[in-house]
Amino acid sequence: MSVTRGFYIGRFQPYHEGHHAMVERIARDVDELVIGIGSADQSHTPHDPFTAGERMMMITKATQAMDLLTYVVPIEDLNRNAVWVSHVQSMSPNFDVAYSNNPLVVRLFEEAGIEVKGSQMYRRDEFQGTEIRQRIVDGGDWQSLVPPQVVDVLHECDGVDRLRQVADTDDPATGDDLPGDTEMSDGGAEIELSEYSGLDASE
Ligand SMILES: Nc1ncnc2c1ncn2[C@@H]1O[C@H](COP(=O)(O)OP(=O)(O)OP(=O)(O)O)[C@@H](O)[C@H]1O
Ligand SMILES: NC(=O)c1ccc[n+]([C@@H]2O[C@H](COP(=O)(O)O)[C@@H](O)[C@H]2O)c1
Repeated sequence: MSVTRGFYIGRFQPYHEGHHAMVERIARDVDELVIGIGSADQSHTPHDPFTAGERMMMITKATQAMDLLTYVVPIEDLNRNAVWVSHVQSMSPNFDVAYSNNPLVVRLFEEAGIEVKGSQMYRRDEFQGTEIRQRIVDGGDWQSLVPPQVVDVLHECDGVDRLRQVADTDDPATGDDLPGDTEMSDGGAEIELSEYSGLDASE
């Protein structure tokens, strides 16, 4: 019996209910799903506060109860978009179809001859990493926007304190911005190809 295997990549900073709704939607189409943790080499910044290992825990625990075999694979960034799909393929179990709503990712997969499917955006005003990280920094309600297992992982890794600290990187001596104290640039509300460099826009 042949198995249909999908591939879904994101930064998952953190894994939230919008991602989870997309995984639930994908689960209707495929027998197995590879979830690629993009920018796996990034952590401890306002844009990418959590390590690849912490994000693996969020996703593994949040998807555990689903009737879907999932493989979580960290994918480091590569400063060469033209060979990025080959890099992904070298790190992932083989897959038949990729899932993304990121226009650059869609384009790179399609140029490599791989079928790509998108999904609707679920409650994008709230189910958005940028919004959730801001609420964590501000002390707002972020817990209702992520699966409960993600709340547990953030507690375990002291993620709230870490994000608040790295988001507050003004040099206390001079008041000057320190390296890494950059605005999050994508805002996430609309997806435009020009908004995605493929790498952290703050770099
Ligand atoms: N609410 C949502 N509904 C459906 N898909 C989503 C939603 N939020 C993100 N996605 C998609 O999931 C993939 C991974 O997204 P990503 O990890 O960058 O989350 P994000 O919420 O867009 O984060 P950030 O605001 O930090 O950029 C992308 O294809 C993205 O478009
Ligand atoms: N050249 C590259 O390294 C390259 C290209 C396209 C996407 N990516 C990564 O894929 C992931 C895409 O996820 P998002 O849809 O969450 O942005 C990101 O981590 C992004 O950095 C990397």
